[in-house]
Amino acid sequence: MRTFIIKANEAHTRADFRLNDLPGTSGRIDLLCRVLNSAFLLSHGFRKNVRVWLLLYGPPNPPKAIRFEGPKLKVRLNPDERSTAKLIMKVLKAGEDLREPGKEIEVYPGLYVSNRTFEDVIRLTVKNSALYYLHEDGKPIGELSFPQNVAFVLGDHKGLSREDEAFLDNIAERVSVGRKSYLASHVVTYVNIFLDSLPNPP
Ligand SMILES: C[S@@+](CC[C@H](N)C(=O)[O-])C[C@H]1O[C@@H](n2cnc3c(N)ncnc32)[C@H](O)[C@@H]1O
Repeated sequence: MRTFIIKANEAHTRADFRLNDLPGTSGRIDLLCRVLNSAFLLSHGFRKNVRVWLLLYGPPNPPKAIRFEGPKLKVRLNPDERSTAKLIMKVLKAGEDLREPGKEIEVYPGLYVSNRTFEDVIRLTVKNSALYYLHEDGKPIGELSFPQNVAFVLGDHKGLSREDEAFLDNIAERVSVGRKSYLASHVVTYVNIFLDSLPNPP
């Protein structure tokens, strides 16, 4: 199983944004849609062995955690950002009245919303996956060997905060796909294609 965890510092936690202006009104949910596209979509296909956690920390009710569980997912993800953003809107609406931190609602088969924090999700993930923090200065991805369950953490357009990085320091190995700073969605694409090329891909 491949897990991607992205912390979106400004992504709105209520469906109050405009689909016609995602970058300007949603706190960069457009970026999250592209990450989903890179994580799941193949040409005429869908990666069932992928899980994505979107951790939304923007206004007005952070945090909201949205989990896309590839093996169970029934909703169709299309390549365009607009339809994916519409789906995120529906999930946020379903989770609007959630109060309990540990409760997760299954909005559609394989698609969940909760008030879990970044730390909650990391703690949950390390129970059964090797954790990596995608970072420009990490160890080159080609020098690592990966087990069957892998999880990659990445930041949004602003990257992770110092506090988030300090939290990850002893539990996630830093991995780099190159020395330049790439778009989050491009990094996810690269990681997927790199893992596909391994003799025993996770
Ligand atoms: C657009 S970048 C963020 C750039 C931001 N200026 C920063 O300082 O982090 C989004 C995320 O992609 C990942 N990333 C970008 N370039 C990378 C690279 N060369 N290797 C591994 N991960 C990378 C990191 O997790 C980063 O937080």
